[in-house]
Amino acid sequence: MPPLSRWALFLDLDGTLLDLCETPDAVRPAEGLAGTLAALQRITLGALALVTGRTVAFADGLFPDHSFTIAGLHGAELRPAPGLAPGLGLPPDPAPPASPDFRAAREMARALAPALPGVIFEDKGRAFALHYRLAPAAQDEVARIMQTAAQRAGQGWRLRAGKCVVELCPSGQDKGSAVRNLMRFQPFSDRTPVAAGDDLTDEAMFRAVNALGGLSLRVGPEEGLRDSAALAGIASPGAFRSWLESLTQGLT
Ligand SMILES: O=P(O)(O)OC[C@H]1O[C@H](O[C@H]2O[C@H](CO)[C@@H](O)[C@H](O)[C@H]2O)[C@H](O)[C@@H](O)[C@@H]1O
Repeated sequence: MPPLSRWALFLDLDGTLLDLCETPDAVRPAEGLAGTLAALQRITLGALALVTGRTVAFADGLFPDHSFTIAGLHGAELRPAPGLAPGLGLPPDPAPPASPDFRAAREMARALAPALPGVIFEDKGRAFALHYRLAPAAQDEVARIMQTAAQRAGQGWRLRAGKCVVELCPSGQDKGSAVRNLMRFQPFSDRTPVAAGDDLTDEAMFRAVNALGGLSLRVGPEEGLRDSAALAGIASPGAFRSWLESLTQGLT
């Protein structure tokens, strides 16, 4: 691997930089994480992006004193950090506005969630999710509701399954296309991409980075690597944060 200063970093949030929590709104960055990310952003001359299923607005709100490049909604949104080219990496096929059919599907899921104790509805504007972490027995019913919602929403949207969650999201992009879009532009281009993630939706990012000759890291128990495109593993978000911090030692 080249030195850290020549890396382009693509980092997932939930389950990778952030410890998983029982509810979507409970996540908080661990102490020191914002500083570590800011140091990595400086060392790589801005070639660091958060690549997440969250909205850009939510991810931004986690780090109020910083401004990172953020690919949100699984690649459907892109907000370059200040000082980078305004059009950098913008998705060629941006997320559609919430159509009347999409809004009807969203309201149907919102209305049905309270009948399933423990199931949480998450509204992300041009995406929504049903979470069953607190109600594992509701998994099949959640899948059924979301399949009905996807049919109702029609073209332009697709289901994505994640950890105890099913989401309906814009269909045009994924985390792999987000990486490829960013890698076409400075300061990302001509660097070695390094991606880290923990979930099914991160697999597209792993495949994209592998194809570009980079390093893909799966955060989580070692057995998960068997079914993953990731080239290497790190046991937990805490271990991953410590590793990132160790990379910056003596370089800032
Ligand atoms: O791409 P990511 O940054 O990993 O985001 C993926 C989804 O993460 C969130 O859900 C997950 O984290 C929650 C908080 O720890 C957890 O309660 C849930 O079970 C996980 O699936 C988020 O709520 C979703 O919007 C993201 O798409």
